[in-house]
Amino acid sequence: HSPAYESRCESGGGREREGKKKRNFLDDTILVGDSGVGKTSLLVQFDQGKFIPGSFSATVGIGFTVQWFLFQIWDTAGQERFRSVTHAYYRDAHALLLLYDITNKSSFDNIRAWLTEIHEYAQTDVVIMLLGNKADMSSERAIRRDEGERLAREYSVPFMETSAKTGVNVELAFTAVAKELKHRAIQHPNEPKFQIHEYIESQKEKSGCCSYF
Ligand SMILES: Nc1nc2c(ncn2[C@@H]2O[C@H](COP(=O)(O)OP(=O)(O)OP(=O)(O)O)[C@@H](O)[C@H]2O)c(=O)[nH]1
Repeated sequence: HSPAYESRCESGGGREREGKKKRNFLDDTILVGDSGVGKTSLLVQFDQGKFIPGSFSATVGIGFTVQWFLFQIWDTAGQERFRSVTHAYYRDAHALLLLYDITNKSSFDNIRAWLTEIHEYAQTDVVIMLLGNKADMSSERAIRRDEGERLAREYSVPFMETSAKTGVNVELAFTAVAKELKHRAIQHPNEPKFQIHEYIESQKEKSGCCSYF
């Protein structure tokens, strides 16, 4: 996570954790992916609308958390040594945002391992979204957009590229997941099913995302 968030992560994260049991009406969404892909930065951009550049300091265990409407969004550590801590959070998660860094091939190659882990520890109906972050760094791109799309299709999960720096598609990622969870919870039998893929495609065009890619 970014250094400016250190105090909030350590004290705020703890407080929220204690309160978790009491507020189990909230839908839990967690951010997962290799260390350094930008999970903390994405959540900071979503919550504060800003990007804090600078030296990178890794999240320890569970990072900070944001409450948004009826959603509780948790940042997690990407480092292997905290995996047992983060696994405990998978079980309660209603949605998982799985990130890789478009400039880092190994973070993309590790997505399959992350998905295996998710399927092992998370609930079977968990909403998963794949995000290729750092889309602003096009000159250092190591993973083409269509490679991300292909992997997402293979696992039948929605996909988009995001930038925690410019904010592109950040709000869309969270709102698409929120809409999917809301429709699942209150869907009436005769109502057409919410189509997350179609929603993302229609909104992506509006956000002008594609000029970055
Ligand atoms: N250019 C650019 N840099 C980014 C972006 N997102 C994150 N970064 C940078 O990448 C580094 C790592 O970002 P973090 O948000 O701390 O990564 P993390 O996934 O939370 O890492 P862990 O806490 O170890 O799991 C930081 O230096 C960020 O400033 C982005 O979208 N664009």
